[in-house]
Amino acid sequence: CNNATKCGNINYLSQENAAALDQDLFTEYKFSVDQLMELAGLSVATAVAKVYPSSTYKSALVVCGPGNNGGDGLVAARHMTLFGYKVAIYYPKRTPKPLYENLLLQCEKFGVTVLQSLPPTDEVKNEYKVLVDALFGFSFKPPVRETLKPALDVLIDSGLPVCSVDIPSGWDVEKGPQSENSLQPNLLISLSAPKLCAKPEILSKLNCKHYLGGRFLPPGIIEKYNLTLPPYPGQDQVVEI
Ligand SMILES: NC(=O)C1=CN([C@@H]2O[C@H](COP(=O)(O)OP(=O)(O)OC[C@H]3O[C@@H](n4cnc5c(N)ncnc54)[C@H](O)[C@@H]3O)[C@@H](O)[C@H]2O)[C@@H](O)CC1
Ligand SMILES: [K+]
Repeated sequence: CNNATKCGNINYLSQENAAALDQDLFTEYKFSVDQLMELAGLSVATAVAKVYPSSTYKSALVVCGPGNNGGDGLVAARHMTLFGYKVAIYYPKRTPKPLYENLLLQCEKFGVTVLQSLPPTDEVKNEYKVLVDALFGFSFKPPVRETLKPALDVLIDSGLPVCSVDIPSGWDVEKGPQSENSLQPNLLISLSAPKLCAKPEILSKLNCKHYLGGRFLPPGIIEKYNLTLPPYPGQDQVVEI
């Protein structure tokens, strides 16, 4: 059997290996963060547009966190404007680094609305058709700190479709949702390789669609981490798992 998707033999990264793989890309392969973030964010926007097309889901809110997951969200927001969405971002905890400052400026220049405060959940529900969860990725350690809890709560409570970037925010990266009140995304876009919380037995209970994106892994990394991943069709940036 040589089709990883059909044969169900995709393998899943631990939190430790996800971080180690990330480090290898920067130190051994000399990628810059911006390079990979651009591809990651583009694949997020692509998967969102496939599942929730802008013709129907016209306005989107992207909730961005303080780390690289939030950076992926800023890139995705920019690409989503090019895909026809009216996009707003909520980015409550900003890390003062040129990487994020430049991505935010680019968002503004592409017409993304930057919300200064979080609207009440009812207003979010009326204003937007789809949410992108770029709050926390594979470096998240529970429990969520108080300052970012409102941002997570709107993703949990709005009732709108939620597309999670790499990890559904608030989940244990390996064990998945830890309570009944955890976020229940409708779409997960795993980046580079899925982590343990994205196993089918966890996602199928939530009826969550699953795409893989971040098509940038060198063959040496696939070999080192013994990864079996589904083949991307043609030149596509994402593949449904
Ligand atoms: N290797 C890869 O495949 C790539 C990964 N990228 C993205 O990078 C992400 C990982 O980024 P980072 O390592 O910067 O980390 P994250 O973005 O996962 O989160 C780290 C931030 O969240 C905060 N945080 C952690 N736990 C918290 C808690 N309990 N309450 C409140 N705040 C908390 C930390 O203080 C830190 O600011 C991935 O999930 C992915 O989205 C992409 O940008 C590029 C390539
Ligand atoms: K996320």
